[in-house]
Amino acid sequence: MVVMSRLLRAGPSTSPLISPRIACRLFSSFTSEITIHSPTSLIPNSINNNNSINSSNAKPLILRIEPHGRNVHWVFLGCPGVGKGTYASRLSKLIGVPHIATGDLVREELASSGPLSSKLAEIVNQGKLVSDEIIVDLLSRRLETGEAKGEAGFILDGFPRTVRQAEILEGVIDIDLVINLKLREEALLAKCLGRRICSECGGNYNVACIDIKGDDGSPGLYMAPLLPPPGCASKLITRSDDREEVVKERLRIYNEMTRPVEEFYQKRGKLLQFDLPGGIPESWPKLLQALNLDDQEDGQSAAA
Ligand SMILES: Nc1ncnc2c1ncn2[C@@H]1O[C@H](COP(=O)(O)OP(=O)(O)O)[C@@H](O)[C@H]1O
Repeated sequence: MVVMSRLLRAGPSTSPLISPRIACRLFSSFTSEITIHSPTSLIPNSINNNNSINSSNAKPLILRIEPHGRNVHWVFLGCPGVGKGTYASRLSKLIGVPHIATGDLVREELASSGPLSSKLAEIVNQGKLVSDEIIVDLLSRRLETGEAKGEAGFILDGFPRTVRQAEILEGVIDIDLVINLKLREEALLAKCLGRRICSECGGNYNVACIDIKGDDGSPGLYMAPLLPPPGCASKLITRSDDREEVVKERLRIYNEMTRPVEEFYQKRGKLLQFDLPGGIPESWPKLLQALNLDDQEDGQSAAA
């Protein structure tokens, strides 16, 4: 999918970035076995007046997921620290489609000490966004590698993050559903600062205990820490961009650059608004319910 970067260079955003004909030709091998749903067939009953779906009052989505999740082209949106990686990764295992996180692609590139490495380190450690060109190139290469391995479908996490990225994506593939995870602002900073990663297995944990008391009719919020198993406990590291001033800048940039992406998908009737009611044990079953999915192992794994 050298395609995306080639198309990205093709012209300013005032002209169509990608002609449907080119997109169709260039993506033909990638999409040949994929059933693409129109958004209306996917979400027939639950779109509200704002053209988005609210998980609290939505009827379950009618999803027609085919074997191995072939037709799934989903996107996770949400502020830093909200849990996009956690829920995208769980859904990807459940449905059997790859979870592709552009933040992970950036971190892999950083660790590779390739030509982009020092430039990326500077951007990421200031909490800024990498350019659309670089991120589209990283994503294109990841999709190409997956395609060569026979992957079909995906759950994207962290892309698109600008309207331009959304336009590029929309021009080449029909996204079925965009899940916008939402959490109270007070919890986001604490969740980022509490995040820990096992340097050996890559497992994600969180040592923060969020306990916001409800007042004046607003509900409280409790999120238990997600502690590592004993084998990982001595190998935990913190992401270099999970420092307070950097997290605040990431939140500011999310509001400025990525909030408009929510509107972009809302206008197209693809946005599922999902308010996280608490930690994984409370939120995972509710998310599955909103997506009309079933997790047979849910009872044992909700806290994992
Ligand atoms: N789609 C994107 N566009 C631009 N920069 C990105 C994108 N995805 C990831 N990045 C870069 O990688 C960093 C880490 O991304 P991610 O792990 O998704 O963080 P977050 O916890 O802020 O959601 C971002 O702060 C940004 O610098």
